[in-house]
Amino acid sequence: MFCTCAFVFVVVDYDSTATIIDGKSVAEDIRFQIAEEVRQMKNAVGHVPGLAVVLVGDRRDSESYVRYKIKGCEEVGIKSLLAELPGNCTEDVVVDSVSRFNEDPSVHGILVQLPLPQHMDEERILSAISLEKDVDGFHPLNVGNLALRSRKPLFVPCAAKACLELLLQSGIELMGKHVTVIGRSKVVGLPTSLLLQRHHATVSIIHAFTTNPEEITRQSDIVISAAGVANLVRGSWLKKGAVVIDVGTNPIEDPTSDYGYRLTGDVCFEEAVKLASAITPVPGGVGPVTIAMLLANTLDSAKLAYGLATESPEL
Ligand SMILES: NC(=O)C1=CN([C@@H]2O[C@H](COP(=O)(O)OP(=O)(O)OC[C@H]3O[C@@H](n4cnc5c(N)ncnc54)[C@H](OP(=O)(O)O)[C@@H]3O)[C@@H](O)[C@H]2O)C=CC1
Ligand SMILES: Nc1nc(=O)c2c([nH]1)NC[C@@H]1CN(c3ccc(C(=O)N[C@@H](CCC(=O)O)C(=O)O)cc3)C=[N+]21
Repeated sequence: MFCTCAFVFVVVDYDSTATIIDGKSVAEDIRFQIAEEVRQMKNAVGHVPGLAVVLVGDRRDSESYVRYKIKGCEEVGIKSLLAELPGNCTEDVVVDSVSRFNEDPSVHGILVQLPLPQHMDEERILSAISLEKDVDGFHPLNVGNLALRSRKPLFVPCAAKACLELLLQSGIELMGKHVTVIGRSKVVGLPTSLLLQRHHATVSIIHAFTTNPEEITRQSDIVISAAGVANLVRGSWLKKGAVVIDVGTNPIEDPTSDYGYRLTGDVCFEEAVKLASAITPVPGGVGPVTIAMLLANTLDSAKLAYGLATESPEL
């Protein structure tokens, strides 16, 4: 008898056994499920969810993120509306645009793309979004309810949900684990740290004033970086076997790329992959799942509006 087993030696670039967490495929699965639920909603109530995006100014990065969001909507059958306003318009014009979407019953989610031009009061504009349509989860009441254990927010910010989804889908235990979040913004760092605590992780937060951040990350089972600083997290910052979630999406000059720049994360991937047990790449990690979570929040909002759900989903 001959054994037909073949020994295949695969040459890999990295001296690593790290699992590369595939955000694109996680996002695709989520979109598939959302598309099915949107079809069911259409059959049940004759309506689909609607997402309105307010884009002020002409930053190229913001324009491309907004394009991804609209494309995501198209893929799952969510209606999208876009208000494009010039960067030199007044704050009142932006608030008026938000108010019109607040009153439009076909709109279930409103997103004001950040950053806004410098002369605008971000808090005033974001507070104008009605709580029931705050699919970004930036409204103070949604943030406060996320922070309080006895309460539940209507919406959790999409990037924070994406980080949790990637960890949970990768089978990574959170209870009692030491997780370090780098960054404390309302978009990523703060909501991620709050959501992790709801999953009973022990959370350290690093920000721009933290001294010796690498001493904290080296003790961490999981490191989530959302600083917006390319290659901030070096291999020497990580303990062997750590899980690394890289939220950073930083454009760096690259004359060989079509656009003259390419995207890189906060984590020095080539170094981290040698130590990590699992790691997200940039691009193709957290980003696509963040967009999928925006679609999920919009669907959840529409379900509440049409009486197909009575409360927001469990966190
Ligand atoms: N992939 C995705 O889905 C998403 C990616 N992003 C990306 O994530 C990154 C962060 O975004 P966002 O939170 O909006 O950015 P912000 O600039 O609002 O916040 C950055 C945070 O990082 C901290 N920070 C900055 N520099 C350092 C440093 N050297 N060491 C430690 N902490 C530091 C800041 O500290 P302090 O508070 O002290 O100033 C701040 O809390 C960006 O690259 C952004 O493009 C954002 C959203 C979604
Ligand atoms: N109101 C508001 N809500 C936000 O959630 C918000 C915002 N403003 N302003 C900017 C940041 C940034 N952000 C990203 C979302 C997806 C990708 C994403 O899909 N990234 C792809 C990159 C694809 C590419 O360009 O090649 C990836 O990482 O694979 C990136 C960044 C949301 N943000």
